[in-house]
Amino acid sequence: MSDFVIETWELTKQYNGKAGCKNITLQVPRGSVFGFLGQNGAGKSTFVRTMLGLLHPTDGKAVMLGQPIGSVESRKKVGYLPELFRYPDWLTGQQLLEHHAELCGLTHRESKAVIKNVVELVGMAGRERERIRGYSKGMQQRIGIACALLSDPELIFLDEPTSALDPIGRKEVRELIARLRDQGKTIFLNSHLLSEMESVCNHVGIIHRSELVVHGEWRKLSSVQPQIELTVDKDSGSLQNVLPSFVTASQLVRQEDNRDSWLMTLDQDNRVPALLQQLIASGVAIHEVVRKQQSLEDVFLYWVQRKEGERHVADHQNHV
Ligand SMILES: Nc1ncnc2c1ncn2[C@@H]1O[C@H](COP(=O)(O)OP(=O)(O)OP(=O)(O)O)[C@@H](O)[C@H]1O
Repeated sequence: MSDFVIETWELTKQYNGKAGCKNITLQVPRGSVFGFLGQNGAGKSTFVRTMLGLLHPTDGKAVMLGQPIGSVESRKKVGYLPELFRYPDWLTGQQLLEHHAELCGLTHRESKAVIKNVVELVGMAGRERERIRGYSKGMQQRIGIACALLSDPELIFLDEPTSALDPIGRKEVRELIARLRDQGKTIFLNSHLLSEMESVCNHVGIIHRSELVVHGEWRKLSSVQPQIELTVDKDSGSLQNVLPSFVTASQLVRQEDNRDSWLMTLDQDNRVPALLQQLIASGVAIHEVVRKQQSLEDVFLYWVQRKEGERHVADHQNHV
């Protein structure tokens, strides 16, 4: 059994030669919560819909759960909650699930047990006999996820699962995703809500202007730009003159009680001892050193800005 539930090679889906997603080469580890992150229009939904066989790729190759995309076999063990779903609101949650169970090919007998199970899993037990029109958005999202779980999928695609929800609804969905992860399922989440994704994803892929910028464990991606906050005596006025070259950026972020706090960006993670030695030798009085935890937003912005920088250089070279 492969360690990856999704593998793609230069997968491309364009609309009349434009937009969509382009040359996506990506692996999604089994059992991960994978956040596919990008701005509006970056190409996230196009990628997912291509993986699900709803769109035909323009180019490239992809395998999902060991089967080529588009095959019925590859789709059998996959659940999908689209971004803009709308269920008939006169149905009860139970009726909706019964219809979907029928579409999944479950017998009446099988579906009874399965529905009971998924309703409990999404935290809707006791509410499934109520009409959908009376559900909050968070409950609608959870009943939608329940539909996606009916076939006991190994891989679940959720397209912007929390974007329409209030903070309580978002928390409910995050907790549900964690429960699914604990059951060994792989969850592929499309989102542009980075703070939402931060606590729930362990792997991410960043897509920008249709192209994949980077992918991997997001905590590892954050170590490319190590930062520390250094608090020194205000008198250390010449601090910037004594900074070694491996400090790639420094910014004064706070001034209080005769002390200055600087945010320093280092070229490598292991530079802190050398930096401190050099500063002390130069007479800088250091009061505090705090390693700055990068947020997922920091990581996203770093990679997107880097990609934009490369694009500008390429554009410039093409014009000279
Ligand atoms: N059916 C279509 N025909 C033509 N262009 C399309 C079509 N669907 C999407 N696009 C274009 O492809 C690009 C990627 O769209 P896509 O919906 O995949 O992005 P997204 O990252 O999912 O965005 P959002 O976060 O807003 O849902 C956009 O420029 C969009 O306008």
